[in-house]
Amino acid sequence: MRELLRLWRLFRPYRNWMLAGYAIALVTLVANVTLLAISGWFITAMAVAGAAGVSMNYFTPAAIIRGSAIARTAGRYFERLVSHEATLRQLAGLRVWFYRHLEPLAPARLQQYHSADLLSRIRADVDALDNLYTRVLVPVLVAVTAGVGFFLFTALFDLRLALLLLALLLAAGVGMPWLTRRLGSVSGRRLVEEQARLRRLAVDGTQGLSELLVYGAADAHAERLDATTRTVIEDQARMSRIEGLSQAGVGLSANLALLGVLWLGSPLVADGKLPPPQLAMLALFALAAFEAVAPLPLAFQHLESTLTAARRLFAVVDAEPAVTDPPGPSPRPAQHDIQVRGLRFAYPGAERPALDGLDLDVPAGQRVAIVGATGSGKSTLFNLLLRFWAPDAGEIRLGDAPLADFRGEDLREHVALVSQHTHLFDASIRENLLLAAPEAPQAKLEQACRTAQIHDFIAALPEGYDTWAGETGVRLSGGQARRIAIARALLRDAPVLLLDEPTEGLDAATERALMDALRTLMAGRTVLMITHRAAALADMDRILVLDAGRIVEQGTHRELLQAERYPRLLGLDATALAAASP
Ligand SMILES: Nc1ncnc2c1ncn2[C@@H]1O[C@H](COP(=O)(O)OP(=O)(O)OP(=O)(O)O)[C@@H](O)[C@H]1O
Repeated sequence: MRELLRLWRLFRPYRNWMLAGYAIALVTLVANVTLLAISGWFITAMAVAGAAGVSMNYFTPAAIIRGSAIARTAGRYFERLVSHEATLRQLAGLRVWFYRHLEPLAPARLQQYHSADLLSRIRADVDALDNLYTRVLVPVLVAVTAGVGFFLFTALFDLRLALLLLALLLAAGVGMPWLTRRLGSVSGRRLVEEQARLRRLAVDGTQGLSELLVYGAADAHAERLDATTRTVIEDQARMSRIEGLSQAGVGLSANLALLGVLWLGSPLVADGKLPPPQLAMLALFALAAFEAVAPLPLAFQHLESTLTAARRLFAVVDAEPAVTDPPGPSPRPAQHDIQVRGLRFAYPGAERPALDGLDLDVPAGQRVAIVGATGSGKSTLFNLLLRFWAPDAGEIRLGDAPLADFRGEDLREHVALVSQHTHLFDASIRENLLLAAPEAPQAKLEQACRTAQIHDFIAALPEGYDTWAGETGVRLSGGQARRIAIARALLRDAPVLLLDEPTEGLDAATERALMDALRTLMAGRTVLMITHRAAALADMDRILVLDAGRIVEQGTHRELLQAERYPRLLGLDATALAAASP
């Protein structure tokens, strides 16, 4: 129920839309009930008048019938219009709300979620919440108001008839929903989880299709998909059976009400206490009254999946960000040197720290390389420099201001990252470049691409800078993608540059060409570069050797050739390394 309250608060901005939806739904329902009841009364009254040979005013009831029919049709149309408008506004608002909460969690707190799972939450779970408005809130409000009104109206004629109607309305509107909620709760909850799992498996299978085929694991993956699909289908079938049962239950109650009114009312007619047309009216009125409670069993049957979806969203939203922005404005450092003192950091649940008392000074404009075995903490240092995580102890200062005083967004104005994995968005090459500098004119983009030595390639494409990149666009080689990343960093023009293995996996010729572009990028900036490539290392002012989260050796490339670990890390013996060095 806590979730319901939180959702209610989230839906607050759309209160007026909900109110309008409720009012229109109520008017439509009353019009429909009036139509049936007056028709019953009118036909019977006309028959009785005809049999008795007396005349009667048929203009008023005919006008009411026509008016109700028009109100019902128009009401249904506007009800759809308003409820869809309200739902779509709510969904759009909820998506923005969820995304706003997601952003500060990235990347540290989101690493536990599969990307397909997050997508599933932002799409399917947010969609599921729309059930709450269209299927739960409005129908419940309408049913309660109409139920009370119907009881009072029937009581005007006979209390026993009114009590019978009320009892059956309660059976259909409270008893059936209670039953369907009980029967459907396990399946409803499982359905949300299993559908999310299905999406995860489908995305994983598609993204890793080559690996599955190469290792002959495609059949096993298909079997997992099949098994999950079977569970989903079984749950959907169960939910449908429950839905059928509940509809039958409501239908049965409605017909019992009709029969009950006739059965209790006939003696009243015989005794002359109730005119025959009024009995016909009340019988049809009772039948039509069940339209008010008909949506409730379905509403409560799906309530569990709606609440599960809400819980999944709140679980993400409630996560504490790994780093919180300071309240005040960020410092504006005049210098861009980096000082690191006693930096300690362990990932949650890790047995040993990834960084264990690291000290480091990078004067402004200096180029420093970091080498170290896998798992020695190189990427972690970058994660802390970018403020994706906060240190457990120690401090990083940028131009004499603690990094903790910078808002994440402001910090990344000063610090740019080029990594070996360049993500190209499903957009044109121009848009991919504009990501780094949204206002940059075309001339500036071209200049950055020229410096990054990618302009000629882009210009030779049939659509030039408008060529579609990303997953569905033109395929760029690793070297080309990294040049785009270099162009982005040039456009961002940040004074501090973090380079994470920018030439890894490239052939020697491409690496040399990329190093030329990198040299231009590094000029005049404070640079930290993770690399193990001799060609890049020889270019750096200083090299740090990292081991188990500490700096264990440092010096220039030449100096370190004589050291203990450095030559081993580069995979060359001292002689070969000396030959490789300039
Ligand atoms: N996101 C993470 N969550 C938990 N533990 C992590 C995470 N990233 C790294 N680690 C752990 O922290 C330690 C340092 O990892 P880090 O990625 O910084 O090493 P690295 O030197 O960059 O290695 P590589 O060269 O393989 O990228 C390792 O033991 C690693 O398993």
